[in-house]
Amino acid sequence: MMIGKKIRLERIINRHTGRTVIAPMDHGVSDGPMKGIIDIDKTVESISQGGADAILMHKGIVEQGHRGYGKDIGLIVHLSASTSLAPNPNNKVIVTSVEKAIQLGADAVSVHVNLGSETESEMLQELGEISETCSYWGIPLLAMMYPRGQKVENEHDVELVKHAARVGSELGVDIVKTNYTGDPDSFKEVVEGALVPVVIAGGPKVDTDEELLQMVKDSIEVGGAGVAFGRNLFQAENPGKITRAISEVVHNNLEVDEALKFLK
Ligand SMILES: CC(=O)[C@@H](O)[C@H](O)C(=O)COP(=O)(O)O
Ligand SMILES: N[C@@H](CC=O)C(=O)O
Repeated sequence: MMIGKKIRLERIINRHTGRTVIAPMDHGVSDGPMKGIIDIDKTVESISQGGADAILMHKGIVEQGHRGYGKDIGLIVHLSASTSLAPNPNNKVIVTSVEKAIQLGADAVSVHVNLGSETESEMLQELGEISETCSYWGIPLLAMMYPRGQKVENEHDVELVKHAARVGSELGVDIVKTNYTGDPDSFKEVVEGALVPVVIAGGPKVDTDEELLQMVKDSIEVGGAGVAFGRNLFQAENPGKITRAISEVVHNNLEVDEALKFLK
C-alpha cells in the first residue's frame, strides 16, 4: 500500500487496534433532515468525544461539520447518492469526485453499491474506476456493499453478504461496510472471504442498547473491524455515551455488561 494511503487509513482505522467506529451522517440526502443530524456540529462533537474514529458525510456539509475545536476525527466524504423519493432508491449515482473530496480535506472516500439492483453494472463500473483513482491519489476507499434488488429476499443472508463483501475487495476497496448476518458463525465467513477489513452497518435503531452492543461484540470476536453506525448513534438518547460504549467494545474488547455501564 502506498505510504499516503497508509497514513490516511490510520486516521480512519485505529492503528493500535486495527478497528474503527465510523459515524455516517449522509442521511440528509437519502432520507431528509432527520433527528440527530439537524445540528451537525453538535452531533459531531458528541460522537467525537464518545470515541468515534471518523465521520462520513456528503461534500456540501463538510464545512458545517468541521467544528475546528475538540477532538479531531477522520473525515470520509461520500461519493454516492440516491433518495427515498426515487422509483428505486437502490440505484445509486456518483455525485462528486475523489479530487473534490481531497480539496475538502477528506481522509478517505466512500461509495455505495447495491448488488442485485437494476443499475448494478453502472455502480460496479464506477466503483472500479474510483478504486483506481483512489490508488493514484493515495486516498482510502470504503465501499458500502449490500445485496439489494428484486432477486434478493434476505439482505442478511450469509451467501449474499459474503459475495457482496468479496466484490468490494476484488475491485480494490480498503474497507467494506456490509450487513451483519445475524450470528457470529455466519459473519465469520463474511470476514474470512472479504480479504479487507469489514465493518458492520447499523440500520434502523435496534430495540435495546444491549442488543446493539451484543451485535458489535459478536462481530468483533470473529474478526470484524468495527462498525459504521448512523442512526443508532446520532438518534440515541445520548450519542456520546452509546458511542463510548461501542468504542470500548471495539477497541478495548469490553464485555457487553461492562460496556453497558458507560450508558448510566
Ligand atoms: C444513509 C445511508 O444510506 C446509510 O447507508 C448510511 O450511509 C450508513 O452507512 C449507515 O447508516 P445507518 O443509519 O447506520 O443505517
Ligand atoms: N475535522 C472535523 C471532524 C471531522 O471532519 C472537526 O474538527 O470537527
